Amino acid sequence: MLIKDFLKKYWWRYSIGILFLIVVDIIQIYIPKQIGNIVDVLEIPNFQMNDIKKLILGIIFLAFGLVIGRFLWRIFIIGAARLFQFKTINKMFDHIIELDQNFYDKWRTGDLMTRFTSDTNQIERLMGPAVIMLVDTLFMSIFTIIAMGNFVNWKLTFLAIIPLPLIAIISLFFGKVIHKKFTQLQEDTSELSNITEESVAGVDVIKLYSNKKTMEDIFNKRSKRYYDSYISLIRIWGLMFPLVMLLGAMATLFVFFFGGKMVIMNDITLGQFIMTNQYVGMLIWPMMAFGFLINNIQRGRASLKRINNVLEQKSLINEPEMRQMEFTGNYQIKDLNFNYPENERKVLKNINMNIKQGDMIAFVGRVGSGKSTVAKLMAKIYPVDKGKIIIDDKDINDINGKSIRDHVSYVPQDNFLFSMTIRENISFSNKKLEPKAENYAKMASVHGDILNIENGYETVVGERGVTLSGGQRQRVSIARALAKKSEIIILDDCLSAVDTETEEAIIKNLRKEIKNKTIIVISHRLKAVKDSDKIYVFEDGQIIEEGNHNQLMDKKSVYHSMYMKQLIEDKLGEEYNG
Ligand SMILES: Nc1ncnc2c1ncn2[C@@H]1O[C@H](COP(=O)(O)OP(=O)(O)OP(=O)(O)O)[C@@H](O)[C@H]1O
Repeated sequence: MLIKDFLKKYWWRYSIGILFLIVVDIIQIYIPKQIGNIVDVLEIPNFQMNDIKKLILGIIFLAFGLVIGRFLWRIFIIGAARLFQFKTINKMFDHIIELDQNFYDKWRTGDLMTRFTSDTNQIERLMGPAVIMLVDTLFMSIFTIIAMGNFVNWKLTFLAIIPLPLIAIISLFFGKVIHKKFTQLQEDTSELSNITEESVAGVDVIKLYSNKKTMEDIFNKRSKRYYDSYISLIRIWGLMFPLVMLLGAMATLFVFFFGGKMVIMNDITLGQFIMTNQYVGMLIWPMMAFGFLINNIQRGRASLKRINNVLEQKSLINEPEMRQMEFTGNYQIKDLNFNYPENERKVLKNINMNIKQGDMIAFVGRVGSGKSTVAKLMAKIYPVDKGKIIIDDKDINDINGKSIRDHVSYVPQDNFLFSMTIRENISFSNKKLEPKAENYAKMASVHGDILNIENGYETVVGERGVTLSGGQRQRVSIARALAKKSEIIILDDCLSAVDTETEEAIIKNLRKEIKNKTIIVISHRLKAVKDSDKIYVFEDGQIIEEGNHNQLMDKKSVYHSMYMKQLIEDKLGEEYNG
C-alpha cells in the first residue's frame, strides 16, 4: 500500500529516471564498438589520422552523454527513493505519536529505532538501487547481447555468454542465504540498540549498584551476537564475489579461445575481438544485478513488513471526533473495574468516586494499590468500559482523549524534561507562554531555585533533566503542567523528592493560586494532603475508606493508624536530627 500510493503520485520520476537509464545503457553499448573500430582503423596500412580523430571525438561525445545520463537517472530514481524513505519515516512517526500508552508499554525503544533507521534504509534500496538493477538486468543484458551479435558474430556471442547465467544462479542461491542471515542481523541490531538504550538510560543504577560486570556481560553477549551475525554475512558475500569473478574470467577465457581462433581464421577482426572482450565484461554486472535484485527485493519485503507492522498498530481506544466542550472538572466514577491490556490481573475493583469542580482530592494508600491507575484512567490514557467514568454528564468514551487531556494536566511520577531550556520546558504546551514562565515557576515554588542556577531560565536541561536536582525537576514539571491552564491538575506522587514541609507548602500555595480548579494529589505523606476536601484510601485496588481528614481520623481505622504511624516517624526523625 505504501509503495502503491507513492508510485501513484511519483510514477513520473521513475519514468524519466528509467528513460535516462536506458539511454545510458544504449550509449555504453557504443563505446566498445568505437574502441574496436579504432583498433581496426589502426590495422589498415596508411590509416588516416582524421578517421582516428573522428572516432576519438565520438568516444568523448558518448562519455559526455554518459555523464549527463548518469547524473539525471541518479537524481530522478535515487531522489525518489530517498523521498519515499523520508515520507515513510514521517508517516511512521505521525502514526506512533497518535497511539495510546498500550503501544509504548508493549514496544521496546530499540526495536522501534531499528524500524525507523535500518528498515527504512532497506526499503530505500528497494525503491532506488533495486529499480536500477531491474532495468540494467533487463535492458543492459539484452542490448549488450544484441550488440555483440550484430557488431561481431552471433556464434562467438553464444559461446562467450555460456558461463554467464551461472553468475545469476549463484547470486540467486547466495541471495537466499544472505536474506536469512540478514534477517538475523536485523534482529541482533534491534537487540543491541535495546541494550545500549537501556544501559545509557540506566547508567546511574548500574554505577550505584557497582554492577558494571553484569551489564557488561549482557552487553558483550549481544554485541558478540551482532558481530557474529555480521561476520557470517560477510563470509557469504566474500564467497560470492570471487565466484562471480571466476565465472566472469571463464567467459573471457572462452572469448580468448574461440575468438582468438576466429581472428586467426580471419572470421572476425582484431577490433571485433577486443569489442567482444569488453562486452563480456559489461555483461557481468547485469548478471550480478539479477542476484542483487532478488536480494534487495527479499530484504526490502522483510523491512516493508516490519514497517507495515508499526503502521498497522492501532490504539485500543476508539476516539470519537474532537469537539469543543465545556469542561468543568466534575468526575463520577461508578463501579470501575480495570485490568491493564493484555494482563488478566484486576488492578482496580469496584471503584466509586464523586469529584466536584474545585475540590481538592487526595489518593493515599500502599504502593501498587491502584492510585496512579485511577489517575491515568481519568486522563483517558487507557480504555475503560462504558458507563464507568462520567465527566460532566458525558461518558469518557464519548469524549475525544485529546480534548480531555487539553483540560487535564497529569504530572506523572517520573518527570521527563526535554533537552531544552527551563523556560522552553515550562512553556512546552504553548510557546507563547515563554515570557510568563516565571509566573508558573513561582506557583510551583521553583522560581528561587531557577534563579540560583547560573543561566537561570535559559539553562539548557541536560538529557533527561540531569542538570537539575530531583526535587527541582519535579517542580519544573509541575510548573509545566500549570502553564497548560487546565481545569484539573493531577499530581501523581510528583513531590516525593522534596521534604514533607515543602510538599505541604507547595500544595497549599497551589490551592491558593488555582482556586476553582480541581486538584488531585497522590501522595504517600498524609500530612501534606490532610487539608483535602476528600481523601480516598486505596488498598489492593479498592477504596477502603473515604472522607476528610477529621472524619477518617474519627473512624480510627486504616487511615488513622497510617497517620499516627507517620506522625511518630516524623517525631522520631526530628528528635534524631535535633
Ligand atoms: N502498564 C502496566 N501494565 C500492567 N500492570 C501495571 C501497569 N502499570 C501498573 N500496573 C500494575 O497495576 C497495579 C497498580 O499500580 P499503580 O501504579 O496504580 O499503583 P499506585 O498505587 O499508584 O502505586 P505507587 O504508590 O507505587 O505509585 C500494580 O500492581 C502494578 O503492578
